[in-house]
Amino acid sequence: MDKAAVIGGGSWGSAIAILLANNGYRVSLRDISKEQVTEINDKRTNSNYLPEVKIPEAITATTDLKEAVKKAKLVVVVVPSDAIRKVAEELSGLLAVDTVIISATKGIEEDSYYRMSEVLEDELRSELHDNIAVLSGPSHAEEVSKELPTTVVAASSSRLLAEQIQNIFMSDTFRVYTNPDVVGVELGGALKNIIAIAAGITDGLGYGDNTKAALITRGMAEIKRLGVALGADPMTFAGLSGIGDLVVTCASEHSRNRRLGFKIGQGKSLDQALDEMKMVAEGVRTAKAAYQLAGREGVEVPIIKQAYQVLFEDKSPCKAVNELMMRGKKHEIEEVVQNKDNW
Ligand SMILES: NC(=O)c1ccc[n+]([C@@H]2O[C@H](COP(=O)([O-])OP(=O)(O)OC[C@H]3O[C@@H](n4cnc5c(N)ncnc54)[C@H](O)[C@@H]3O)[C@@H](O)[C@H]2O)c1
Ligand SMILES: O=P(O)(O)OC[C@H](O)CO
Repeated sequence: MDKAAVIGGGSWGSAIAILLANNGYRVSLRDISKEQVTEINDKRTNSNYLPEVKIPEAITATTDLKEAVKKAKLVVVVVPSDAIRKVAEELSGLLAVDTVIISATKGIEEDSYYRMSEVLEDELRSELHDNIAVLSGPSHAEEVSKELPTTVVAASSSRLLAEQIQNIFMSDTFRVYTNPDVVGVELGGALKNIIAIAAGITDGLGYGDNTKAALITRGMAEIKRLGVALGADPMTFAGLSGIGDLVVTCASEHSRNRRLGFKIGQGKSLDQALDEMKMVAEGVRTAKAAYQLAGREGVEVPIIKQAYQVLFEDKSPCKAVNELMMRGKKHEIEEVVQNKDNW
């Protein structure tokens, strides 16, 4: 039985560990919380992050990173984005050269604006760089852990590596596609969290389904514009890690980003809303990075800008929506207009 290590034993880390255990791996699940590790090993539950789910016997939790990755063929990094650099730094000397390394974290690093796989590359020694890949897509842990049908994408510039990851994770309830566009897959997964916060805000304000459809559609236009400026293939955003993940995160009762936005729409401050969250809402950090990145690239991102101002500049959510509605008149899709003669 091959060994896999999962670094980060929160909701998504635990769900990934369950997927791997169900696919025949012996899994070492590493978390920094001693209480969580003890609960998983003694009670086979992770009540704060994945209640109602039984953790299989093939999973052993540990706080010891070295122990977790020892002899592991596969290491999945699934910690919050602000912890990934430290984890990668600690991992660098511990991994064998043929270890497959997967980032399942969704975010953009503050200040460097690195994608998560770029942070891994930056910290892991160079002979490991070709082994780094990304797993992303519409995949709420609560549903994956209950084996509800889910589809995701394995992204790597190496087709062989992407297909290896496809083989590792595929099951009759977890379908994995491959995609060579690592930039697009990672940016789709990170940027949709900002739009999901905005969708939560409009839900909190009591606005309706039309408003949400507008946010999803125009939010995707922004994700695509910024993504393409950063080197993504625009077609990727029509896929699972693009529109797929955007729709699920804006609509799902499970989404932490949407939930955080809802609290803000109901009048809470960002600090109050964050205090009430047990789990990470990556869209907060990503909103800052994406707003600054868009400024650097000269890309227009009106929804991301309003989300940033509501989160960090104390702007009222109602005023933000009003400013979006009252922007100058636009064509819907510039490329369509350009393709029409004499229009
Ligand atoms: N929850 C989901 O459904 C889901 C699905 C897809 C992707 N993601 C992404 O996965 C990432 C992790 O999210 P999550 O939902 O599991 O978060 P979470 O808030 O549920 O759990 C985070 C876990 O990471 C642990 N942790 C923090 N620093 C650590 C470190 N240095 N080493 C080991 N563990 C550490 C915490 O103790 C906690 O158990 C995020 O980027 C998120 O966007 C989440
Ligand atoms: O619960 P959220 O908002 O962090 O979203 C989780 C996943 O990214 C959904 O695919």
